[in-house]
Amino acid sequence: IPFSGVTGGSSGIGKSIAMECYRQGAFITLVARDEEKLLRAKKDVEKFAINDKQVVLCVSVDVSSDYTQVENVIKQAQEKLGPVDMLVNCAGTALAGKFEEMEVERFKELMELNYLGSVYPSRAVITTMKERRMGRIVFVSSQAGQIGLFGYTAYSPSKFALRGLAEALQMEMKPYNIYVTLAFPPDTDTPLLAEENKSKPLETKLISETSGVWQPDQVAKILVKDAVQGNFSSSVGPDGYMLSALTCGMSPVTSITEGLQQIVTMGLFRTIALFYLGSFDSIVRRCMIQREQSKAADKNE
Ligand SMILES: NC(=O)C1=CN([C@@H]2O[C@H](COP(=O)(O)OP(=O)(O)OC[C@H]3O[C@@H](n4cnc5c(N)ncnc54)[C@H](OP(=O)(O)O)[C@@H]3O)[C@@H](O)[C@H]2O)C=CC1
Ligand SMILES: CCCCCCCCCCCCCCCC(=O)[C@@H](N)CO
Repeated sequence: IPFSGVTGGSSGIGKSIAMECYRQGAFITLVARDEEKLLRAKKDVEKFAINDKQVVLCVSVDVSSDYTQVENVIKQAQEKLGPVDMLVNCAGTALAGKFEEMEVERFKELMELNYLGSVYPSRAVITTMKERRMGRIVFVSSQAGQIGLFGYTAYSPSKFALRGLAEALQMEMKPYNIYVTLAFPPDTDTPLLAEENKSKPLETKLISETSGVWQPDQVAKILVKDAVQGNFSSSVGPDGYMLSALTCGMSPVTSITEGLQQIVTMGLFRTIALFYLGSFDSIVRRCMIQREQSKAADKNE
């Protein structure tokens, strides 16, 4: 992949994706808001250069607020470095909390950043990709974009939305040799996860522990490999693999092997999933009982 644009490229998973692409010889444009963070990330990415022609360009823009602005900065970047071969939509954020405690504005904010913030950059590069009859578009969803989980009433829908977008866009783009990848990372050790953990309900923590915490460079390596190969779905770890096979629905299939694996494993994975669901329900029930007991104890004091 000669030229990659990575939104959210100044931190966490996006930064690791940029490093991985750079390590493979790509030119990079990092897109995010904070300019200082962008410059620091640029220096980190440049350490992975494999030849002296490679460059990292930084673009400061809010991907979710104004389409015209997003279109303009992408146009400028393409004038400098040529057409984008791969766009990775990784800018996003997460919030965990109980439905009734979540401020209503948050639902809109997450939808705007995680969903529209992926629509706008994609819309801005797609015409050129179609003309060139090549390209890759990556959407970074989440395992919480495959299952609705306690604490993620605002976050999960914004990640589920990416699935509808990715499936519809892939069907439109396939004849033009453009491949869409939808990635479903598990909890990943980034500044965002640290921030999120400060206010995460205990239930969400206990349920998420199922698939563990991964390092951003592990997630990035798998994601870039899947995107380069043109795989529709990209998952991490054994739980990620099971979830993706189980929730494949009518999503496009990339290889005969993948299709056969889905057919053969689906019944088994549904069986395993029912046990997981049972254990998640019991986590939720135990946490509720514990909360009520400590509330009652507080009253008695
Ligand atoms: N960490 C995790 O556990 C998981 C994360 N994900 C998803 O991966 C993606 C990246 O997460 P992670 O690396 O952890 O997050 P980080 O907070 O570490 O990085 C987020 C990046 O997005 C940028 N960004 C945020 N808002 C905007 C905006 N409005 N316009 C442009 N850029 C923006 C940030 O820069 P700046 O603030 O300067 O704009 C930063 O570069 C998110 O979509 C997240 O939902 C999915 C599964 C698990
Ligand atoms: C066969 C069935 C297998 C079932 C396995 C179930 C595993 C559930 C774990 C869900 C983890 C959710 C991580 C969300 C990460 C995220 O997006 C936020 N951390 C963002 O910051």
